[in-house]
Amino acid sequence: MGPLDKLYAKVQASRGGDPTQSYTAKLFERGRPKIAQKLGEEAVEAVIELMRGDKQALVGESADLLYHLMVCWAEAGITPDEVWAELARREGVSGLAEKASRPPS
Ligand SMILES: N=c1c2ncn([C@@H]3O[C@H](COP(=O)(O)OP(=O)(O)OP(=O)(O)O)[C@@H](O)[C@H]3O)c2ncn1[C@@H]1O[C@H](COP(=O)(O)O)[C@@H](O)[C@H]1O
Repeated sequence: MGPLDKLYAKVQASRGGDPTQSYTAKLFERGRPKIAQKLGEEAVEAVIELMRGDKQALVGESADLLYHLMVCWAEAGITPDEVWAELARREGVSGLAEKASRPPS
């Protein structure tokens, strides 16, 4: 299991928990508009750190962004495996395009 699969499993485990104890449970309780807002905010914060050139701050904002993306997937009923499958499909498609552009040997 990769780090994002692990984080997703923790997010799912916290869902429905006590909102006074768990930020994740609180986020789900506040609902889809709040989850969408947080994902957008974290993306913008990552963009700001990229433009500022602060690598360490970008690492932190990237972790926040990935966490909120896992919450977004859970809210939408998407599993990480569905996204990994889409990435693998694209890799296959671009691999085929690369082969097609090579001269015949
Ligand atoms: N990876 C994270 C994680 N990354 C960021 N955050 C929270 O995301 C929030 C982002 O900070 P902000 O200042 O933008 O948000 P805020 O002001 O607290 O919240 P709002 O008022 O904007 O809603 C902080 O409260 C962070 O604690 C996270 N909260 C939880 N996790 C993981 O989620 C799992 C479940 O944890 P619980 O949420 O404690 O159940 C655990 O594995 C945690 O490590």
